[in-house]
Amino acid sequence: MMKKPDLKVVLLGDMNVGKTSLLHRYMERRFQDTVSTVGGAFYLKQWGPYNISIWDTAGREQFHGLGSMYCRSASAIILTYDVCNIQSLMELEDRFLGLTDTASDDCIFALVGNKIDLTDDYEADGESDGEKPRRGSASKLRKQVQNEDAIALYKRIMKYRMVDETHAPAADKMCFETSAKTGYNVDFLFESVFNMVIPLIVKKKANGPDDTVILAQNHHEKKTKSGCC
Ligand SMILES: Nc1nc2c(ncn2[C@@H]2O[C@H](COP(=O)(O)OP(=O)(O)OP(=O)(O)O)[C@@H](O)[C@H]2O)c(=O)[nH]1
Ligand SMILES: [Mg+2]
Repeated sequence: MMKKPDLKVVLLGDMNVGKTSLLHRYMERRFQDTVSTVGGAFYLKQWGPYNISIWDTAGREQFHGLGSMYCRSASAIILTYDVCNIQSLMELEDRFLGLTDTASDDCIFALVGNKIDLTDDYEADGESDGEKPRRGSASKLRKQVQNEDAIALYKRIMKYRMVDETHAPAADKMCFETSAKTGYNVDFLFESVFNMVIPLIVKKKANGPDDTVILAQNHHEKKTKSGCC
């Protein structure tokens, strides 16, 4: 028996950036070979009393038309790029952002730079678990996208969505760097997103009464003021 999901989270981004790998890592706790996604697929995640559906979409151009359908009434969209591929960040703005028009008005956005394990940056951060980093490792790639690039894009996304920046979560909190391969920051990413969207469901579920409470509070405040002056 499948319960109706309370909210939807959607992963978007170019092919090969690691959307499927991130979702596997989070849900199945491992990194395994993937095949390029056809269409889309979803997982259900129980988070406290809530059911969250997490949608994995295909980055390949031929499936592009499906994107806005997957985003319909989404509560959160995880825009994923590859830190070693600047083009994959540019594609988010050029090709994927427009697909999010169908998302919920209060949709939360996260920007995720995946494959951080491939870069020198990762070694420098001492993520090798006490092991000595291999010095001058030839296998390491140059990091093409810096966190500041992602933060700048995040701010442009908020403009595009016409969200007042003072009401949106801070840009640096919404830009993540991950490795689906090692698991670095993967739980943190999904859990941060879930924790941010839960208040939105709570608000939605209590829609009518919520307004009443706000009115009552305002009223109370006024009363108190007039009482003491
Ligand atoms: N080194 C490294 N490789 C990764 C990482 N994440 C994914 N990969 C590899 O990158 C390739 C693409 O990963 P996928 O998860 O299939 O990418 P995708 O975004 O789902 O691609 P589409 O389904 O075509 O849109 C695979 O060979 C993965 O093994 C990572 O964090 N580090
Ligand atoms: Mg995939």
